[in-house]
Amino acid sequence: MSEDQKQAIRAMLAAMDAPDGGGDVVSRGLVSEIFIANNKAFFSLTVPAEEAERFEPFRREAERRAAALPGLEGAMVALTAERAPGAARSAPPPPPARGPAHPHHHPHPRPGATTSGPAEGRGPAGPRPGKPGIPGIATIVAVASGKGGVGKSTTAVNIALGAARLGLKVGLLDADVYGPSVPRLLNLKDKPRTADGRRMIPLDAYGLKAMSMGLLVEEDTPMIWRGPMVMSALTQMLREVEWGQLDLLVVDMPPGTGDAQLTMAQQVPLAGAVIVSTPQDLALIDARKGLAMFRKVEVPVLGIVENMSYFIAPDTGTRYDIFGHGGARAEAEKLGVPFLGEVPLEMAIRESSDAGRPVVATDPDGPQARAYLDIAAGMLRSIEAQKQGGSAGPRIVFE
Ligand SMILES: Nc1ncnc2c1ncn2[C@@H]1O[C@H](COP(=O)(O)OP(=O)(O)OP(=O)(O)O)[C@@H](O)[C@H]1O
Repeated sequence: MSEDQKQAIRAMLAAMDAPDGGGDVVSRGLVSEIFIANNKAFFSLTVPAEEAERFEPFRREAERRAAALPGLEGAMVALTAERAPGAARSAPPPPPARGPAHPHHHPHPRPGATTSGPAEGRGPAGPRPGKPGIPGIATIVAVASGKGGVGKSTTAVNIALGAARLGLKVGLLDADVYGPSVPRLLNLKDKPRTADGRRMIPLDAYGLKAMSMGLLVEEDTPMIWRGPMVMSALTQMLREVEWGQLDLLVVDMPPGTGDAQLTMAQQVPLAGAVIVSTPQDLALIDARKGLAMFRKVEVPVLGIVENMSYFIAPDTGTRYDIFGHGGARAEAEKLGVPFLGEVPLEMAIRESSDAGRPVVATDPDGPQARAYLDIAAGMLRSIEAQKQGGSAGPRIVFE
């Protein structure tokens, strides 16, 4: 059955017009192995990085058409710039709980290794000079991504919940004013009340204090934001919300590295930033832009998370590296920032997250929650290392 479906997907892809005019993507060998599990298809398309944008509509269309094939309910198609090995690993996946993330995993860069700039994560943590902190909030951390759709919000929610499980009082601020997804991810429906007619009371979600612009406007209201409006909305959500005493406020940033993001990173008294990336090179290029942006505003990068790192077939538990897994770890090493861990692409994460039931809250002992807990622990260590005035990442030796 599933062989027939794979054949049908290949035939469907072969009949599609490739946007680069090079013809049939199947016979050009651009399609990875195809996996089908729980009536969903997963595969990637290898395209040169500079073709990524042109191929994006093709990718979406391939997803749509695959999902419409008989017997299939969904599809996940990724673009990758590097040919994925494709073959399944013979060994079962290593348990996601491989202990905490390893900020010190690569303490010794190759002799002579240099980087194009100073290591991220240097300098003291805490608000940068000139940015007043928020009374009651000990540490503010941004979760950012170079581009949209990499799972930044899902990661932000689950690492915030992870930090809460590790004993911290945690808040989550959805600063993604362009596409606020925290209300959906935490199943929040109520409008926040105001305490004294002015200050808003954050909503409680699985023990987190949460606030999002999505709670303040009607759903589906198109929001057209101009820079100054974004800043004033953000300032309000930071300063005019009764956060109370928090050990940690996680800020889900809007995706991308444009001016709005830069201004935000500048305005919020951030102790550091976590960058979420998918393994594909294409996304990593964007992740590098994210690093550069925080570097520019002197916010230390606490680490990189690789999301949708590899795929675990739900039926057999077999691990497949169809998306070119490992790119983010290598990139982190190269850039001298801690690698905080990897999260597999799992339907359990997608479904629970989209249903407002994040895995760390609803299945805290499961393997997916474990991955996020390890990442949260790694992030906290990285913050601590910042407070000690050093980098949790490898030291870069300039020669
Ligand atoms: N590890 C994962 N496994 C499977 N699905 C995932 C995973 N992480 C995120 N997703 C799914 O990918 C989609 C995008 O995730 P999310 O909204 O968190 O991304 P984002 O980067 O914040 O996107 P946006 O740019 O739209 O804000 C969602 O449907 C989410 O459930």
